[in-house]
Amino acid sequence: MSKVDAKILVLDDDPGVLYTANMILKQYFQTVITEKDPAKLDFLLNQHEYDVIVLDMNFSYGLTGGKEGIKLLKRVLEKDPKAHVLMNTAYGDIDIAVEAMKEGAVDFLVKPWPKEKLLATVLAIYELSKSRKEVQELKTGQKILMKDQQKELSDIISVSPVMKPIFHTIEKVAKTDANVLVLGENGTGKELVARAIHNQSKRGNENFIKVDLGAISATLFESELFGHVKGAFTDAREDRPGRFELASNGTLFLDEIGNLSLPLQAKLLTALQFKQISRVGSNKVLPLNIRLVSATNMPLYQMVKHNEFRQDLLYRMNTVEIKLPPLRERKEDIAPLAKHFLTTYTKKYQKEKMRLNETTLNKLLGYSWPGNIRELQHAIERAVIMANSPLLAPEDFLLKDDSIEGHSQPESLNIEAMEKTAIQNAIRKAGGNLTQAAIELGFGRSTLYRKMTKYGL
Ligand SMILES: Nc1ncnc2c1ncn2[C@@H]1O[C@H](COP(=O)(O)OP(=O)(O)OP(=O)(O)O)[C@@H](O)[C@H]1O
Repeated sequence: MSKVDAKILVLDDDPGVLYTANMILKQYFQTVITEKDPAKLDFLLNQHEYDVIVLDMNFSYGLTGGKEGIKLLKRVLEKDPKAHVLMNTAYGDIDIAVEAMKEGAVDFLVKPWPKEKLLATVLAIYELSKSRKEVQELKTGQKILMKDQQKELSDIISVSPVMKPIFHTIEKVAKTDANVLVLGENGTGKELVARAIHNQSKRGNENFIKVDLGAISATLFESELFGHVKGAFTDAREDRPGRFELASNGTLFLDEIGNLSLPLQAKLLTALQFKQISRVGSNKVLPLNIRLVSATNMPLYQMVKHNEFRQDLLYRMNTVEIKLPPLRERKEDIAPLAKHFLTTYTKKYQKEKMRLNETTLNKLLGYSWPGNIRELQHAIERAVIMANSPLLAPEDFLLKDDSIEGHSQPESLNIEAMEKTAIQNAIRKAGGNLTQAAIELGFGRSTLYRKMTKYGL
């Protein structure tokens, strides 16, 4: 039988105990170190990291009460807070053994122990220490991975002068804990800005948790945001933290805040006002320590006027406001962004280096990009996949027929075709703002959504 690759330390002033423990454990573990002098503890701890430490409660002859054991246990945990210590105690020491557990020992054994009992206990502790190490490694790996992703995402590319004040604001606000509201059309980089604020803040090493409020149903809202305890409702099979808790000490990014219904706005406001939450089904109050960044493409101020959005909630969120201009108002950014996405996607699809010829760049500059940077990103990705030559031609870009130069829509007397054209024009005129477009068309917002789905817009 091959031995387990683990190091076990046994510290006991009874040579008989050391001899027996060594005999039993060395059959299963690769390294077993025994020591009878507690003064050597520091030296031994400096030499190796042990998977399990078996520690006697009483060292000096005649001394009972376990004071020495507790002192040594504290010393071990001071040097290595993750150490797994098994206390070795005499029958009368049970109370003090329990105290040792409270101090951080993993388990205790009562002397004299049968051989199987020692082995089984040390093996169980070894397995526990192994799995805890694995979890720790996974967590560290995940953190590094998240950090890498965040780093990549926080690369905001822009040369446009209209973006300069925005960069200054990001830099200034990142140093504070102020709540930030990011406004802008779809695809203008609101999430990117939120991540940049997080990464540049002192919370940068903690979690950045995004909640897409447009995608959360009213029934799931509380449990998603505040968490729940086991049995709180039929599907709650275990305790689960909510996004607020996960964002603790970090940043909570509430995307599509304008899509939140009034009753849910009230629930969110309460949590933000009192800076505390309780998991669904629990009375325990958990304090909140989060930086809040919210974003929307909806006209929040107009919605406040129409009683569609709570003014008090808006004031909680907009301590600092950042308004991102659409891509058509920062055309200088089109070329560097296109270059950036070309590099990303030629790498991703393992294509040779590609570039745009002048006519192609002019085509991109002349287009209004209603979907903003995300649309440009997708257009470049598609072109990289489909192009036959590394010099991208205008035909490689299939842009929607709505360039600023304005290809006029073909006239049609078909009612549905006319309605579709009217909706497209209204959305364009409102700069992608659907509430405004709905007002312009004389529809309710939900009617507009329904018609957009019908016409595949
Ligand atoms: N300045 C920029 N530099 C590089 N990439 C950018 C920039 N702005 C946006 N992007 C990229 O464009 C895409 C859309 O950006 P993002 O998701 O941040 O926009 P958004 O405004 O949050 O969109 P939505 O309103 O649809 O949620 C992302 O892939 C993002 O990385």
